[in-house]
Amino acid sequence: MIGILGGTFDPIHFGHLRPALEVQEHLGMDEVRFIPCGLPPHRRQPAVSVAHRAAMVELAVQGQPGFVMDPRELQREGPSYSVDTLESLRAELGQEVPLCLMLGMDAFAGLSSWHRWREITRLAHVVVSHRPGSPASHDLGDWMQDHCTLDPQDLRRTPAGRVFFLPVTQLDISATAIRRLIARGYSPLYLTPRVVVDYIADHGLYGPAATR
Ligand SMILES: Nc1ncnc2c1ncn2[C@@H]1O[C@H](COP(=O)(O)OP(=O)(O)OP(=O)(O)O)[C@@H](O)[C@H]1O
Ligand SMILES: O=C(O)c1ccc[n+]([C@@H]2O[C@H](COP(=O)([O-])O)[C@@H](O)[C@H]2O)c1
Repeated sequence: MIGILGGTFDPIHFGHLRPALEVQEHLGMDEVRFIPCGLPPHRRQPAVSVAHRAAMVELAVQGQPGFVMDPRELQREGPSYSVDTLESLRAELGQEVPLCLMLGMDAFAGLSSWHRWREITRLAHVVVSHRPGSPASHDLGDWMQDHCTLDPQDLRRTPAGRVFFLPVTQLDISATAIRRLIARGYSPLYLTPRVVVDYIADHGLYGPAATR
């Protein structure tokens, strides 16, 4: 079973990494692929280039068994739609392996507005984690009734199509807050790994003089 965590990662932080580890361990995933979004479809442009964001993800996951930075959205033209990413993963990995798209509750709440969203749920399961401050509701109504499962084993029985909610440690960390801290001259240490803090400072990202 493979987990997929797409994100703008501007920058990656412990609010991405810790829930990803908890989901991986709880569900027994062989791999978690962190996929930096090339051109985000539903938000303003990132503050730094996809090359920098991918480099920070690569550093953050280095040495963690099963954690991989997947660069497939880096070169793609146009908006980075998740349905295209999942189709390309299916082409690479085959039809049988269970794929789990990992989403925070804030991202899940907007799923019905995503490009070809119903196809997304035919290509992968969706594993949802709560996130501090994110909405507790969604507008998926009857569709959720039909697809939601409480049994994690269901995610192994089929390659795609189920929705599973998993409680994780609640870390009130966002990339927005990190960017603001740095812009005001404060250190983002302990919100993100030290290798990421150093990369930001070495490359002068998010502010004139990032503090380590
Ligand atoms: N603190 C967190 N706890 C749980 N999930 C999170 C957390 N931060 C981000 N996520 C999830 O990780 C994915 C990618 O998030 P993203 O890269 O946009 O980070 P972000 O901190 O929300 O960034 P920004 O503040 O720039 O919007 C989304 O599914 C999001 O819900
Ligand atoms: O495919 C879509 O229409 C779509 C719309 C909104 C978000 N996404 C994906 O959801 C992931 C998290 O997005 P974000 O904005 O929270 O970083 C990231 O991989 C985005 O590409 C995808």
